[in-house]
Amino acid sequence: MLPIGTANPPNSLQQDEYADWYFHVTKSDHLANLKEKMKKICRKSGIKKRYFHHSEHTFREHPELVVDHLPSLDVRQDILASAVPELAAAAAARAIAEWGRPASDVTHLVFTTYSGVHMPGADHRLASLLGLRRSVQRTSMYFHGCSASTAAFRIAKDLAENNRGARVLVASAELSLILFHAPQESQVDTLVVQTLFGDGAGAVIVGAGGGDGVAAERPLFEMVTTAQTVLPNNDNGADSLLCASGMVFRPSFKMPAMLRDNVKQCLVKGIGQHVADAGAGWNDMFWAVHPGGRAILDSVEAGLALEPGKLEAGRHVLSEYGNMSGSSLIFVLDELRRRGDLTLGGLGVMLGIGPGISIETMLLRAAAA
Ligand SMILES: CC(C)(COP(=O)(O)OP(=O)(O)OC[C@H]1O[C@@H](n2cnc3c(N)ncnc32)[C@H](O)[C@@H]1OP(=O)(O)O)[C@@H](O)C(=O)NCCC(=O)NCCSC(=O)/C=C/c1ccc(O)cc1
Repeated sequence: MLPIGTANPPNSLQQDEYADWYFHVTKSDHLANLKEKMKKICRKSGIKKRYFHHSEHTFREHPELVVDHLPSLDVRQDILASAVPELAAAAAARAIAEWGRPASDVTHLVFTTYSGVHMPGADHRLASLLGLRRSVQRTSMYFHGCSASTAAFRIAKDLAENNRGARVLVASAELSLILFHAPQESQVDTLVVQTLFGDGAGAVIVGAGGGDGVAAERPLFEMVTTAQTVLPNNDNGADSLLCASGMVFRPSFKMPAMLRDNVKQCLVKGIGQHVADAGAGWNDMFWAVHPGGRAILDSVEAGLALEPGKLEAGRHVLSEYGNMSGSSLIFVLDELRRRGDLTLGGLGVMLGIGPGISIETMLLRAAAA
C-alpha cells in the first residue's frame, strides 16, 4: 500500500444533537419514546460526529425520502449517481497527490460501493473525473457492505503481484442516504442504523515493485497474506435488502456476541500460521478493525483478549466519523500511520466485517515507521 487519501462531505452533525435533528427532519417529533431511545443509543455509540452528503434541504426537496414505504429509490439513485464518484474522486485525488506520480500511471481501478447501482458504474465516472487512462482496467465490487475495502485490497494485491509494474487504485465511497429511513415503532433497529452510519470515501494506491517512477514511492503497509471466511451459525447477522424505498439493513442483536465468540478462531485459521512463524502474539501487533459500532470493537477486543488501547485507531475513526462502512478501514489505516507509533517491519491485522457474516482478514507489515 502506497499513499492513502480520504474525504468526507462538508455537512457534519454532532452526535449529541443528532436525535433532535433526525426527528425534526423526518417530522416524527410526536414519537417521543423513540426519540429518547435514540438519544440513549447515541450516548452509547462511541460516536461524537458524522458527515453527510444529505441535509435538511434534501428532505424538503424530496419529502418521499422520509415517508415510510413510499418509493424513493429513483430519487436516491439520482442523487448518488454523481455524489458517490465525486466523493471517491476527492479521496483518490489526495492519494494521487501524495503518490507524486501522474494519474495516468494508474493501471487498474478496483472500486467498491453499495450506495447506488448504475451502468456504466461509478467506477467509470471516477476514472473520468481523475483523468485515468482510457485503458485503465476497471473492476467494480458492489454490495460487500462493511468488509468491502478489505475485499478490494485482496483483489488489488493479486492484480499488483501478477501484473509487473501495475499500480492499482483501490477506492471505496459510501453515502448513507441509501440507508436513510424515518423512525418506525415496529422497527427499532432502524434507530440503530440511523445512529451509526456516516458518509466517507477512502483511496489507496497498491503496487508490488517494478515500473517507472518507483524511486519516488514510499510504501506504508505491505499486504502479507489475506483470508476470507464466514462465521459459523451466523443467524443472518448483517443482512441487507435493496427495496423501492431504499436499502434496509437489519443489524442482529447477536452480532457483537457472535464476533466475540468466533473472531479468534477465524484469525487463527486465516493468518495464525504466519503470526506463529513470526513469533508474535495478538498483543504484539497493530490493529485496524472495522469500526462498525462500539460494541463491535468491544467484542473483537474481548474475543482476542487485546490490551486496552490496541483498537484505538478504530475507536478514533468511529468517534470522528461514525461507521462509513467499507471506507472506514481506509480511515483507520490512515489514522494508524498518522499516529506515528508503528515499528518498521512490525506486523498488524486488518479485519473487515460484512454481510454473511463475512470476515475479511489481512496480515499487514508496517513498511514505514
Ligand atoms: C451502540 C450500540 C447500538 C448500543 O450500545 P449498547 O452498549 O449495546 O447499549 P444498550 O444495550 O443499552 O442498547 C441501547 C438500546 O439499543 C437497542 N439495540 C442494541 N442493538 C440493537 C439491534 N441490533 N437492534 C435493535 N435494537 C438494538 C437495545 O435493545 C437498547 O434498547 P433499550 O433497552 O430498549 O433501550 C451497540 O449495541 C453497537 O455498537 N452495536 C453494534 C452495531 C452493529 O451491529 N453495527 C454493524 C456492524 S456490521 C456493519 O458495519 C455492516 C455493514 C453493512 C452496511 C450496509 C449494508 O447494507 C449491509 C451491511
